[in-house]
Amino acid sequence: MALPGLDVTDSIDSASILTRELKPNQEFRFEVPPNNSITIRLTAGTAGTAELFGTELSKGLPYTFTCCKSAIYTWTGCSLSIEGSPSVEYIAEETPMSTYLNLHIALEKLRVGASDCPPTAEGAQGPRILLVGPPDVGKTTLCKILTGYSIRQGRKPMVINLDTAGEGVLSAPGTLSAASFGSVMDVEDGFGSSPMSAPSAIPVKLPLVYYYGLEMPESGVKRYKRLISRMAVAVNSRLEEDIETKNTGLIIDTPSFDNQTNGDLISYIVAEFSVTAIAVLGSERLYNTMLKSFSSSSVSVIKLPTSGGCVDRDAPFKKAIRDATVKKYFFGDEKCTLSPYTVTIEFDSPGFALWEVVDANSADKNISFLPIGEDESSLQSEVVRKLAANEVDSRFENLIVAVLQVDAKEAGAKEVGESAVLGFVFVQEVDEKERRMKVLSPVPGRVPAKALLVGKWPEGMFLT
Ligand SMILES: Nc1ncnc2c1ncn2[C@@H]1O[C@H](COP(=O)(O)OP(=O)(O)OP(=O)(O)O)[C@@H](O)[C@H]1O
Repeated sequence: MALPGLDVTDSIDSASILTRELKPNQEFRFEVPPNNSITIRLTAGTAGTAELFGTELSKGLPYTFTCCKSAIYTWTGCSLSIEGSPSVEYIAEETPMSTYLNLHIALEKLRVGASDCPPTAEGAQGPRILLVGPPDVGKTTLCKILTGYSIRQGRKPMVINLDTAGEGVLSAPGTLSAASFGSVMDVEDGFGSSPMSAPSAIPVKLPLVYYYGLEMPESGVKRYKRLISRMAVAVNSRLEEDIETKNTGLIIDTPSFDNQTNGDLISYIVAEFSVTAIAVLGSERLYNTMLKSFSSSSVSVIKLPTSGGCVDRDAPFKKAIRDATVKKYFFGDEKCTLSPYTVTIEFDSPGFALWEVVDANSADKNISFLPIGEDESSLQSEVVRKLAANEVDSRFENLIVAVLQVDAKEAGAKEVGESAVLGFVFVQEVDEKERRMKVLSPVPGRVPAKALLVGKWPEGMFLT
């Protein structure tokens, strides 16, 4: 019996509810377009359990999904009720979940070994796994599964996202980020898009974020590598203070690497993060290349199957996900609505410095800019350049701008190019005549006098 008015099941039109009975080891796969949403419940009385990419569903709780291609897996068999109309839905019998679980168990054994070691001054180091493969083979999904399983075992993995093209981990698209996950993930949101400063059912995780501002690592290899090195140093020093995370180890998601030209970048990541294992998904060729490259080192290379549920997401769908992530950073979602502030930034104020990311592959490289390093080779490729006030025009409207940790006044190109991010603002309007711009800011008050960095990725978007 429910209190009058509080029985949520009253409001559900039972005609639009589908019920799906899953047998053990089956998976309910579904797709929901951006303009639609569905609600899924693990039926309250069902005996079994279910999980979404490694994170367990609570019985009877409604989970709402929009703009996603996803799956709910059960080891035990269960009953699901689905409210709304997914554009695609079916039950799959063949999944690679047992292999993924075995990988988790193997990692866990290394961790158990690690934490069983007599405590040392440094603490014992857990495994550091790098996930690589072509586009849309399930790298991010496996990263979520391994993270979810280790959290469920009471571990605290450090998740590192090096894929700047995707929707970002606890951050905006176009960023590299690292965060330690010591508490449960959000079923609907996965890793989540932002550490929101508002009440949240899930404990807030504070990531370390660098804004790269380009889609592909190839567009700015030199700066991409520098950011990786900066992040590796920051992560290692964080691990020294957080023995639990150090014992659990790293789970590293990468951009899509499917050919030989990325070999150098993979080796660089492996060296910087002291990776101990590489898992290759969906490419026999890349697997063999990795085997050869790391045959003489102590890095283990393993091949993993791709889930049949992995779907190619077309460009408009991926753009819709990126836009939704940025929108959520400023406006929150149904569970937690945020009200961003409109703030004016004067170009002539002493605390204003807007820098732009230069795409090494575009015509930008012909313009004069400030190199990050002193060496001549920096002049030939990707860096960041400081914009004069008269260069700030309407092309920056509808873009996100990173507010960096370095001060506007003191920072040179090197500091700006390698600085971590404090937060983001969104440019609503540039008034060239009045020499000012209006931005959306997640926090009230003036935008701090920090260097601002605008990139080319994510592309412009309309937030309302
Ligand atoms: N078992 C599954 N059932 C249904 N959808 C799935 C399944 N596994 C993955 N997906 C979906 O397939 C898409 C691609 O997966 P994912 O993002 O993990 O691939 P990726 O290799 O990381 O992609 P990218 O190349 O963008 O980095 C995602 O929308 C994901 O939610």
